[in-house]
Amino acid sequence: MTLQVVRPVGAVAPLLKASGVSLEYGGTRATHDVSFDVYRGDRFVLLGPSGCGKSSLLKAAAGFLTPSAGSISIDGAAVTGPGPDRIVVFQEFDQLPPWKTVKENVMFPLLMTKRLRRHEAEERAMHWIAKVGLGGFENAHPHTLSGGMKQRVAIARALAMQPEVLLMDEPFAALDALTRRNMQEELGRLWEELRFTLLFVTHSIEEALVVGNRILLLSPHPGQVRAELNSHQFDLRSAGSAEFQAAAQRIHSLLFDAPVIAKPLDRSVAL
Ligand SMILES: Nc1ncnc2c1ncn2[C@@H]1O[C@H](COP(=O)(O)OP(=O)(O)OP(=O)(O)O)[C@@H](O)[C@H]1O
Repeated sequence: MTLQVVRPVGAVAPLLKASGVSLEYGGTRATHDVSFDVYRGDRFVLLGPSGCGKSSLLKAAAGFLTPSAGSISIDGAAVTGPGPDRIVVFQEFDQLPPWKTVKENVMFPLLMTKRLRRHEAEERAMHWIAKVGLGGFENAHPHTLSGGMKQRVAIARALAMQPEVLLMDEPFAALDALTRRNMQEELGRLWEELRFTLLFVTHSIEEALVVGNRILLLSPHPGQVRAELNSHQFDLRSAGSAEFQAAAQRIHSLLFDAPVIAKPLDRSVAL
């Protein structure tokens, strides 16, 4: 079996491009010289151990954090701050204002950015609430929902904005195993239908294989690129297979045993 980088056919330029990105907090370096390209329709996963700077890279792509070196661009334009073209779904359940109903939560960014008038925002919110399987819960408040339902609301709120890139920072990590699996399946189903571009952070090798079509492996702190691979052949149905287990094992070795690969062009690996 080989897992190699395969560029989407006909993709001429990446939608999101990170070039030599180093990120620092005070004197602490979180990532060093990280480069990657995300193409339209990719489900691109940043995978690495705790503290390797995955969330920091996602925050930089969102425009919340400015690189100390290197740059990030969307559609050729430098990212200089947050924008409605990049919406983040976080892990925390408290990302939804508790005083707003499900519908109000989904409508909020649409109204804030003045994208739609109230009745249009309401219509769009109802559409996305139904899409994530929460029809009937539009008037519920977040505290009455399960963790999985809250994450569905956050996904509906993000997709309703029709972002260029959906950014997800360990969105299912705080869920129980069964719900996490359901949410991975749900995300896959939504992607099959909508083909949005996803940048997804996880430290779970299995989740990376199930969710992503391409995976960037990052070394421990400070995060540097270890390798990049293509994983489009895996999904939840293949999760128990020998091939899947072998790929997971190989990724584990690459993450924890392999030396850091310095040259970006050398980093695609066969598993
Ligand atoms: N606000 C902050 N202030 C100072 N240091 C920070 C801050 N956020 C992150 N760091 C540091 O930057 C490094 C990378 O953190 P980051 O959260 O990006 O890693 P991560 O790979 O997402 O980890 P995890 O999987 O545990 O969330 C860590 O050493 C962390 O302590």
